[in-house]
Amino acid sequence: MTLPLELDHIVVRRDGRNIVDDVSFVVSPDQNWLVLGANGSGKTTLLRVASMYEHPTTGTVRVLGEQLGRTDVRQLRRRVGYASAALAAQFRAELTAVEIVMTARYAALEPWWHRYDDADRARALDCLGQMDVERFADRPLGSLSSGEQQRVFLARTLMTDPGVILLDEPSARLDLGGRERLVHALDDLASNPDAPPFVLVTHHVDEVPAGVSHALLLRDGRAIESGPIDEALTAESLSACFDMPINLERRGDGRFTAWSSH
Ligand SMILES: Nc1ncnc2c1ncn2[C@@H]1O[C@H](COP(=O)(O)OP(=O)(O)OP(=O)(O)O)[C@@H](O)[C@H]1O
Repeated sequence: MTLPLELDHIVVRRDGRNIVDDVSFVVSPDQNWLVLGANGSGKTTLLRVASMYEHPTTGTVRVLGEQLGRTDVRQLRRRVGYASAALAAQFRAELTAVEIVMTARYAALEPWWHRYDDADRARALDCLGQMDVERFADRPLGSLSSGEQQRVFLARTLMTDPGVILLDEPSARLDLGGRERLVHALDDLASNPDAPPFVLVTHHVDEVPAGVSHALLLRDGRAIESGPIDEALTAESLSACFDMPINLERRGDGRFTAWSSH
């Protein structure tokens, strides 16, 4: 079985500090992961390593069975759906929504770097439709609201039928309705046996879709819990993660609520 993602003893050292400190996790095809942690705990860095935009100082990264350092990263990146604020910021505001989605085909930032055909455009329109933003297909990115832009970048992650989807705080700029639509879209992915697994980075447990099966909790770059979500995500582990007493409830619909009481 080819594993979508294998991170083995990953260390990322910057300015004399391990900002990711010996983290391992393996995503199987039938799993969807939550990566949770406070600001600065290393979530974005870990996802940048998984998406092959950053090399670890030590440790081994395998994506879709291929080992980073022994494969053509540009080819492999095309098979990974990745969305993050930093990636989104690299696109020109003049590009239209459909152009942005199409660039995923070559993991590119500019449509003129490659040739696209009618089938690419149709595929991109379909992806925009899945995120309910097909009507903005020909609008420049800069004319869309931040939430609309966010959905365009989520649509971009679907373009290549990726083997794994990596989402770094995908609901950061969405309003409540947008966030809930996103959660439902991720639940649809989670319940579709043909859909790729996803890794969702967030600091908010209330936006964790019910279909997420596993959780990795980070604190100061270290994994403090990792495994099936009902074992890894508890009031105790959350309290340790955020360094304050936190209550956690899992509702009947599978969604979580967390709060601290004084
Ligand atoms: N290039 C770098 N050089 C030095 N320190 C860095 C570098 N990149 C990140 N850091 C630091 O590493 C830590 C982890 O950063 P990272 O962005 O991975 O955290 P995060 O968990 O995603 O945070 P947030 O929830 O705030 O987005 C932070 O303290 C950050 O300041």
